[in-house]
Amino acid sequence: MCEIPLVRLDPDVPVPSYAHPGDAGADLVTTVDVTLAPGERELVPTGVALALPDGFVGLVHPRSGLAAKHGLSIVNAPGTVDSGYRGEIKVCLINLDPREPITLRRGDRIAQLVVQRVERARFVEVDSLSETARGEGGHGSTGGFAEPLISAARSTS
Ligand SMILES: O=c1ccn([C@H]2C[C@H](O)[C@@H](COP(=O)(O)OP(=O)(O)OP(=O)(O)O)O2)c(=O)[nH]1
Ligand SMILES: [Mg+2]
Repeated sequence: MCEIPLVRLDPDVPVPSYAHPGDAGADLVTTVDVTLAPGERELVPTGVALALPDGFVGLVHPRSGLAAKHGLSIVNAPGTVDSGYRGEIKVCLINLDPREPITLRRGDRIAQLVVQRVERARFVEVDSLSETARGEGGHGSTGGFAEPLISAARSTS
């Protein structure tokens, strides 16, 4: 377990914590009340700033319950918090529900921070790349909705 120095920019904000042993994400809260109309987005402050150790990244993920129940997501999911960043963590929330506004109150848990080790790469220019089974196939090269992998005859409701 790595230790991450944290500064509370808002004295009322809880230190991010994991809800259960084994959880990957520590919950982040909003320090402001905010209402998002359908389709609206807003950059929301969380009241915390971190000093992630070199070699680590913080990924700001949506919470699945708010996504499933209300359509709340994060525009740039997952947001990338660099180890050199010392500013307040902010979350670019978006209401993807087509009809209902979403109201969030100060202190509501709006996102979860996943801390991961990260590799830094050195990009080395070459004349050609090694061959693989996939090759240049991408963006649907293996098929899409037209070729379901479960036969229609057995799908019952
Ligand atoms: O959800 C997020 C994503 C990013 N950040 C902060 C930390 C991160 O280190 C910094 C820059 O993020 P990113 O590199 O994704 O944004 P950019 O648009 O490339 O900005 P910059 O030019 O500052 O790198 O913004 C957050 O607070 N929340
Ligand atoms: Mg950047």
